[in-house]
Amino acid sequence: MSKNILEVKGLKTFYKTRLKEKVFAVDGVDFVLEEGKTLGIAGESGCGKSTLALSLMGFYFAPLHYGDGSIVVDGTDIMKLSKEQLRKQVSGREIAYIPQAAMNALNPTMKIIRFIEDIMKEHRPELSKQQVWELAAERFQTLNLSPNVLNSYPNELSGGMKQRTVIAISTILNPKVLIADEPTSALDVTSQKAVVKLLKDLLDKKFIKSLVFITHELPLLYHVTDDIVVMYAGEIVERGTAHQMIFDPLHPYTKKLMGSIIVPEEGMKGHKLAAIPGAPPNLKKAIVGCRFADRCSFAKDSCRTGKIESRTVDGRIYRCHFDIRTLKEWYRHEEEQQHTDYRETDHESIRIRKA
Ligand SMILES: Nc1ncnc2c1ncn2[C@@H]1O[C@H](COP(=O)(O)OP(=O)(O)OP(=O)(O)O)[C@@H](O)[C@H]1O
Repeated sequence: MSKNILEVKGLKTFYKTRLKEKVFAVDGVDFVLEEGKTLGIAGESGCGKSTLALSLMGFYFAPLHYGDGSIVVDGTDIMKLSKEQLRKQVSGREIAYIPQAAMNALNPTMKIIRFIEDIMKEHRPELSKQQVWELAAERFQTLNLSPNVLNSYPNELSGGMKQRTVIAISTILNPKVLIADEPTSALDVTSQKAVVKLLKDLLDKKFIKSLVFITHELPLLYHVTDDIVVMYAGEIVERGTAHQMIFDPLHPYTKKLMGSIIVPEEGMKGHKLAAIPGAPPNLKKAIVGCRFADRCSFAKDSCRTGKIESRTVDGRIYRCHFDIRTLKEWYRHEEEQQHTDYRETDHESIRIRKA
């Protein structure tokens, strides 16, 4: 049995705004990531994905604050470490984080090798400049990146190359977990594929042990991750294998999310697109009951009281009041209804055209 490389339990983190209001962006998140596995985190904008990624690093700087819970990386609860221990022993070594738009944050006046030298100065001070160069050149070569890149300034690289370079730099210490926040957004399709290939190479070559890939593009995760969790309003509402989540979502939010995006996979090409009506709840207030209730076509009064706990059925986890049979019955009924509506619309348009 593989061991858990990352265990997150009851994690709560919040922002404190200048008006002293709290925004509960991550509100009781639990998940486990096994060694050698990849986990995707998906959800609409503002559901807490980036905050979760940042929170997993254990570093909290205003306006982000730690509330509660544990983050255990390969057996060590990093929330019990001091800031100094975190910086020296965990960051980059145990767990590495590539924030959104990281490639645009590279200091344009520094050659790529300088970024690697800075990391090595902190973590491998015994290495000479020449040794750092050799180590970096070998790593770049292994990852199909030209070592010439090391001598370049960030602005001399294309967007895709810059992103792959950032990933190569961030994983130079072979972290156990890599958290990549939207690593392919703002890239063209060819560069996206190259980034995905690089991430897979890092896993295959065991430079990283596990990957957390965050994106609002749920279908992209189908090709990258073993499992997917979907977040909504600071909570995880569903977890399953990538295949289950794309082709057989259980939670009404995942179902609606899938129905609102273009899925290029075989068998999903004909599905009709529909935006999710309404907006996510205000995260500044305590929310009672199901957070998705106000946007859910199946919500009942019972969904708006108490706390909705997660259910685990056959390894799948979803946070909903209703059992799988009931949900699937509703989905079947809703799909039939939609087909009828479309057929009627078609007949109507034919009638109008004929007239
Ligand atoms: N610095 C901040 N101060 C206060 N609230 C914030 C801050 N940053 C984010 N938030 C709020 O925290 C919540 C979660 O935001 P977060 O950026 O984590 O979502 P996300 O799912 O990553 O969205 P996106 O896909 O757009 O990056 C949102 O309600 C957001 O408005």
